[in-house]
Amino acid sequence: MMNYGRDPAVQAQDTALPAQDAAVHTAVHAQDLTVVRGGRTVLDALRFDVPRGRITGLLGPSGCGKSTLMRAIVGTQAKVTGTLDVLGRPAGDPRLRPRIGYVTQDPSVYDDLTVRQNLDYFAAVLHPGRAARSRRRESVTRVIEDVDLSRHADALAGNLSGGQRSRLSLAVALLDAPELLVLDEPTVGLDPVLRRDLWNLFHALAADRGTTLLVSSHVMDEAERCHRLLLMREGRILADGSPDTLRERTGAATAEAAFLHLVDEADATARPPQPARTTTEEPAR
Ligand SMILES: Nc1ncnc2c1ncn2[C@@H]1O[C@H](COP(=O)(O)OP(=O)(O)OP(=O)(O)O)[C@@H](O)[C@H]1O
Repeated sequence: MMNYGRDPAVQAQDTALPAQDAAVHTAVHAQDLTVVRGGRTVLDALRFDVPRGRITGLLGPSGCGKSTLMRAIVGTQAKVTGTLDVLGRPAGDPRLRPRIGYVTQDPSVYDDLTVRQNLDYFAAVLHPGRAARSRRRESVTRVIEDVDLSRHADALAGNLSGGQRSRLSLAVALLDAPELLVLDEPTVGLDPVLRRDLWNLFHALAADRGTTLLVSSHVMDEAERCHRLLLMREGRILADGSPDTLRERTGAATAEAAFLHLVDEADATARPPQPARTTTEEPAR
């Protein structure tokens, strides 16, 4: 169990804000955001906002561009055009580095170090020197508790289960108590209990520490756990709103059904109009 016991099924509230408050309350602002990879446009003129202190789910099928969008936000993606502001600065600004935590799909930890040694190492990279020693110790202890790895603190990372390794990776990202946490498919391969515990932790980070979370998933039932959703398909944003709003708009019972409804709607709009059937006259014999 994680340390946080909050119910993850907190139903989302729509977070629409007056325009004048938008800059203060917006963690990520994108306009005409386009990314080209290998000569292909994989993100096509996206426009969206991610509200601060909330959990925004980035959902869509495999290959729709979720990871590319996350890489653009954390500043590691090449060939990005358009506007992309993160925490009030252009994406990729070096001053954003300590303010953003990013966990990729592949846990990046050292197998031959223990959980604590991994965290000590990353903490030393972030805050080197003797003067920061007690600060490092405090943050390492805090994140080990956050991700519920206290009992495994002295285990080698190479001997952890898949779920424990992803939690260690998450702990590394939490070291600097980031304002924005970008998590690429953090629950893939986890059993239902661990998934629930992780979502509890996400909600606690948003509610208690005001952290903004952007969490990608292609599992639609996770949509219900987010305050706000960006539904993506083929490099575009199909819909943007709370799960309630999307369900109401489509008349669907679940976020998954709402997504499928929106896909059908988009396909119908994109389809070229069928030419009117004309009856050709029988040729004169
Ligand atoms: N180096 C590359 N060159 C060309 N196209 C690429 C490259 N890397 C990714 N793509 C394409 O970009 C698109 C978006 O990929 P991305 O990894 O962002 O999708 P995703 O939604 O995160 O997928 P998944 O859920 O499977 O991780 C895909 O169609 C992919 O084939």
